[in-house]
Amino acid sequence: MVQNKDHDTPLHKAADGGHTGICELLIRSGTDVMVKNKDGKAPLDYQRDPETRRHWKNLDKQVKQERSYHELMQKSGGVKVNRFKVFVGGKEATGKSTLKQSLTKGLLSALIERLSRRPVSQPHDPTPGVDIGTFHVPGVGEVSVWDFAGQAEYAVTHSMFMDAENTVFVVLYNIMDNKKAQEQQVTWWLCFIKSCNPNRQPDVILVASNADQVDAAIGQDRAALVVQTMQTEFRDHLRIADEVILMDCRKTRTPEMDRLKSLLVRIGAALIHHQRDMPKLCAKVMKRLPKWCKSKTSTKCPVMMWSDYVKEVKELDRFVTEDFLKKSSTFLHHLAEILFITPATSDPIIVLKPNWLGTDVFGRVMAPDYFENHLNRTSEDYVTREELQRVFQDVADVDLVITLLREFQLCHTFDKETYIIPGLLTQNMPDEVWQPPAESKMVYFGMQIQCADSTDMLSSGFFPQVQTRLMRELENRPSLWRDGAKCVDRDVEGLIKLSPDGRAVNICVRSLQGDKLKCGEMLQQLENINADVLYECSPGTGTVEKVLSSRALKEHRDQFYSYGKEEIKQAWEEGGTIVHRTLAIEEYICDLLCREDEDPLAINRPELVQVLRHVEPILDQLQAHGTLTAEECDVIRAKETPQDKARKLLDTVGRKGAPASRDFKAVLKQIIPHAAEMVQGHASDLLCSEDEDPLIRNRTKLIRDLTSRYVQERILNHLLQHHHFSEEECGIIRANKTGHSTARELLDIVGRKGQAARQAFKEVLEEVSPDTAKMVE
Ligand SMILES: Nc1nc2c(ncn2[C@@H]2O[C@H](COP(=O)(O)OP(=O)(O)OP(=O)(O)O)[C@@H](O)[C@H]2O)c(=O)[nH]1
Repeated sequence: MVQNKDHDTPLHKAADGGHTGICELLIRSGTDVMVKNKDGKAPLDYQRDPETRRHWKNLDKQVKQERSYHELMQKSGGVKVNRFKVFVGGKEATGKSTLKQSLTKGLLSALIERLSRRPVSQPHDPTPGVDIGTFHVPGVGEVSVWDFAGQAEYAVTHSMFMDAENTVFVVLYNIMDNKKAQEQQVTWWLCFIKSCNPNRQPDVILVASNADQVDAAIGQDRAALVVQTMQTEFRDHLRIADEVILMDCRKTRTPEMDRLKSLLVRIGAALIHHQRDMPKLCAKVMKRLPKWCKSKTSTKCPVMMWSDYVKEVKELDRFVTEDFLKKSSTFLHHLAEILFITPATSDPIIVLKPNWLGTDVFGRVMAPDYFENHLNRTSEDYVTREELQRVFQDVADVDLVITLLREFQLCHTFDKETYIIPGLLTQNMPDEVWQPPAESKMVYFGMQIQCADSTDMLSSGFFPQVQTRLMRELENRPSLWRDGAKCVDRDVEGLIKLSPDGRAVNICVRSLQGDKLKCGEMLQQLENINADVLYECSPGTGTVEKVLSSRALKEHRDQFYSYGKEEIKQAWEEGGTIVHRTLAIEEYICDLLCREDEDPLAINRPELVQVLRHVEPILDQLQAHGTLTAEECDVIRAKETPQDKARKLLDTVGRKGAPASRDFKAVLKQIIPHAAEMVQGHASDLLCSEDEDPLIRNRTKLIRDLTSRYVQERILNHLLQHHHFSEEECGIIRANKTGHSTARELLDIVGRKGQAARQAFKEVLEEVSPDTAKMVE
């Protein structure tokens, strides 16, 4: 963490130089990814690849949690807690609450129910938010069961609880629904679970409800198909149990229920076996929570303020320091036992029952019926403080509600009287807010963040939170709609639009004055907000960044059209123009990229314009080399002022891609050497870090290609057999929980070996995955 005079840490330097492997090593060793240097930049700001950024953030979080855990254990010692959690998810009315009741029903009531032959159906009473309780499940033991509401509006807050450790996820679907609906619903929940659990492979049991409504054999076949399909789709991310469970959720004493229970026992035992001891103070606090709920808080609002909480904990341990208690509370928050909220402007708040926040607070905010005027709501239709007071009067003090909503980025106020809650917006963005302008000078740029594959999703909370951040961070108030946002900064306008299927977000910027640099600044700011929120609410979601076609944006086509970054890099190398596959239009690469660090001739452009006072000798040389044609040189000469000549020269060279930029740099080296330093004309500067090592240069793609366990095993066995890897190294690699982390470890270890090991790695890749082998050349 040592810093130089510019306040750079070694991690800043490594990240700036694109040394991804060294960065990984430093982060694993505990270097902070967020520490700022003199320019206000954190190491993370130097990493442009979103996948790697997210990986670094996750790693950083993991390392910090690990450190804090060890500190707690060292100071307070640990105890075993033999309890695991069962999360029950699935679309509305699939039988989640019914299953929970049947699971937890005691032997006696199950028998009475059976003997009395009473109708077991209950009317459907939707669960608002998350219903949590600790139950004794006969045949299983003490389990904390979390019943998640199936309605989409509540999903906004589900992600707060979804990454709890020691959890078995039960996902329900109705066997009576058609195959497509079943697959869509189950996929949605599995994507959601994956998106919240980046560092582990959670256990999932799929349960089909309504067995009583279908012929047993047909139902069994359908359910088996769902299990098989989902196992194939999510094999690298989730451990989906092989068992095909099709049941009548209303019944307790059935063979299917017994099978489900024994599965829970088996998975639960494995979780408890690997479960780490809990720091003693945390265990003591956890035990006291029900008592504090009863005696220290009102039943309607199980919230403690920091000073009361400290006082109570001091009764458990009178020597506890506030710092230690904060760390212990963060640990309990991580286990989702409490919510430990630390607002920037006030003391921490402790929510003793997390589901209270999910159900009574967020549940009400998200269910639009509580607020007036909910049809076609836009950001102009704010909620007043009085309205909030009315809606929450029987739950909590309005100031507390507002603090909580703001902490979870669910609302924003500009005047402390009116509140904008993006989750409530219902109106889609009207076409007229983004129309072609009269000015022809207008330039457009854009990028797209897209889900990487079918197992990824932008979770429901993502876009409303992006909108809250826009209101907080932009200088001018943005306009918001359900699926879009528009912002303005002087002559630059920005548009953020969610795709209709919710799987991509398009960000575009335009400038009336053709100001490319200002466009670049706004694009970067908007992209950072999107990337940060995505990390916070879906750290496990894989995304791909693309560049939007500027021409399609300018023509205001009804869809967004994009280019892959590799495609652009290749086109830049080959001459600077690119043809869109679907649109069959050609455009210049330099018209697509506006961020300073992406465009080699945009960096230092103002300085270059000043330095290139006499373009004549440069033009002669460039024409002699065939880089520029005589006509192009004439157009440049025809400009009136030296600055305009320089600008035209830079634009003309910039349009011709990497070869022309390299020639230009070489000519400058002879004529004005210090100007040559300002040109970053290497193609590899563009979009990707300049790294010699293919394992680093292609790391993201390699990781993606090497996530299959089968491929990994083939590689490990080969490297072991040829004595490049030891048993111990293979063990370290195999100990990783997910396919992605195993691939990363594998690449790290191969990367540290010599040429012979790399050659062997390439050989085995040529056998198992020839396309991947090309990337290590
Ligand atoms: N016949 C039959 N009815 C079922 C079965 N499972 C649930 N039901 C009925 O389906 C309706 C909805 O069940 P719930 O358990 O409330 O559904 P849920 O998934 O908790 O719904 P949300 O709380 O809205 O997410 C109730 O009327 C249940 O009695 C089943 O296996 N067979």
